[in-house]
Amino acid sequence: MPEAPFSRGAQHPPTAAPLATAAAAGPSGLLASLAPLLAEWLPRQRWFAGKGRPVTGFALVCATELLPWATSGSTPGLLHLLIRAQQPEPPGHRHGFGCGHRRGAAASDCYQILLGVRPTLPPPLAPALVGRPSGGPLDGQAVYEALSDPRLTTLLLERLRMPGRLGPLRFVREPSSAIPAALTPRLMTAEQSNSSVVYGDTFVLKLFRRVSPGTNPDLELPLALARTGCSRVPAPAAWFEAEPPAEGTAGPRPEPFTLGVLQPFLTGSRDGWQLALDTLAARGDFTDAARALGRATAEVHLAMARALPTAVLRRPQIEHLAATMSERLDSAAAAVPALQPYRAALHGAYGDLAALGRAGRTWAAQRIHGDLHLGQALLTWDGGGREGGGRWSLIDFEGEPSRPLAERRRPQPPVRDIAGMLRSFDYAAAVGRHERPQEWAGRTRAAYCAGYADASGTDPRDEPELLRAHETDKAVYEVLYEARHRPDWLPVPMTAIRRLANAHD
Ligand SMILES: Nc1ncnc2c1ncn2[C@@H]1O[C@H](COP(=O)(O)OP(=O)(O)O)[C@@H](O)[C@H]1O
Ligand SMILES: O=P(O)(O)O[C@H]1O[C@H](CO)[C@@H](O[C@H]2O[C@H](CO)[C@@H](O)[C@H](O)[C@H]2O)[C@H](O)[C@H]1O
Repeated sequence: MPEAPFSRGAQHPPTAAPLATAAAAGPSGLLASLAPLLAEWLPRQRWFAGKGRPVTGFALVCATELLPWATSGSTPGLLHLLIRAQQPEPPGHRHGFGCGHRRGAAASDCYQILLGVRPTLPPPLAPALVGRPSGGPLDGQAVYEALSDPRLTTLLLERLRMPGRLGPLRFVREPSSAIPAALTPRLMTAEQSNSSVVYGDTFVLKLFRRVSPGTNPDLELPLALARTGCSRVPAPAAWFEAEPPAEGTAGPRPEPFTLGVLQPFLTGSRDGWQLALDTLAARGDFTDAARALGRATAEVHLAMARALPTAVLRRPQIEHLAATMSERLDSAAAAVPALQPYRAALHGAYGDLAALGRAGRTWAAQRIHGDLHLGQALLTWDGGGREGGGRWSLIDFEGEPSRPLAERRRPQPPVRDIAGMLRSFDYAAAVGRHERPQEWAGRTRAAYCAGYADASGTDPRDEPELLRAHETDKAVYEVLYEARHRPDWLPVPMTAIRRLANAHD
């Protein structure tokens, strides 16, 4: 790939040395010096998607100096990087559960990395050290995870408060949003697919880690929902994106990459997963909360159908949907042999769906959340009785992170989200060790579906084939997800796989 531009950002503060060395070394010198450190550091990050496969090389997409670094003193520098990590393709990678590259091709995911640069690292930042490059423009400097440094995360907020361009980066602010200065930042420590910084318990900035060209649905959907007046989703206040140069000489310029979104922080909220586990531990009732969550889901679906394009799935699309689910099952079974004994029965669920399409059945499709589960629902206590003392909001509209962006942005049947949430009740009953997990999950799913019907007039249980095919597809996805990320949890979706397979015998 051609040399990526090394964009110079902010003006040098008086204490900063001019970047003569950086400019002279150029971006390839920078990458060469960082590559050995990143090869060691990147695979250890929670958000690194290519775990278990060697990193065979890096390519720099773009580098932007957000704050110049000094060769002495304590002023940190801030370097923004988009870097492709080259890896062999994962096994069982074919349709939709991977990163979208052709079979047999080397996979290369693009990651957003923010590096702090200081001559010496103060002790509180020691755990954030990435390493000290030898050679290149950062020779001998301490290079570290910038999001751990409040001085640098404060600078990011300042950038978002003042819209404008900086090299390939573009900072945008929603005109109606008021973002105060000097909010104290803290990096969230929750297990995440991305990274988030909370500012003064007022805003949260989510920085996408694995990025691709095109607007991320986690910006697109909340923005569209906010503009229709839907208050179930925190409205983006500001965001930033990159417009990197075209890769190769003749290629078209890629669409901008969405890099981060700032949205209001729902102070004091609790996520549905924790709430369900606490309720299970206390042997309490979750059905009122589930019914309210069903209503909230339906409201968000109705608003998305109003705000964004919809479609009708007819025979060809339904057959294609069933075929895609079948291919995903085969691909997952190739990677996780425990699925093999259930393949034939599970394929039956997809066959039933295709048969309905052939018989002339149609379904509405629209933009959906795409990865709805209890962890994506936040309950904020409002003291009132409207939803049993709390109000549900939905977050994280990225969709299933492993699916290609184009696929995640396509209209789909809303039952996909409902199936995701139903699978989550099953997870909660298992992880919360209810003595009769199926009974608890059954009660909770009935309440959720009833709540959905209250608000939308459509009860998902009235379309059993459609629902079962989507629950099966989700459980198959979860088997692969757990095998890759949390092998100890594999029995949870495998129990559902056995049940779904038996239901079809
Ligand atoms: N607007 C918000 N208000 C309060 N907490 C939030 C908000 N957005 C996210 N969170 C918290 O951050 C966690 C991670 O956010 P999420 O968008 O799911 O990130 P990821 O895609 O990295 O998993 C959530 O589980 C939730 O606890
Ligand atoms: O939250 P993410 O967007 O990162 O979603 C991924 O991770 C989820 C786990 O954190 C995973 O969800 C699965 O486990 C949940 C319990 O931890 C459970 O409630 C969900 O039903 C189950 O799917 C999700 O699938 C994955 O995409």
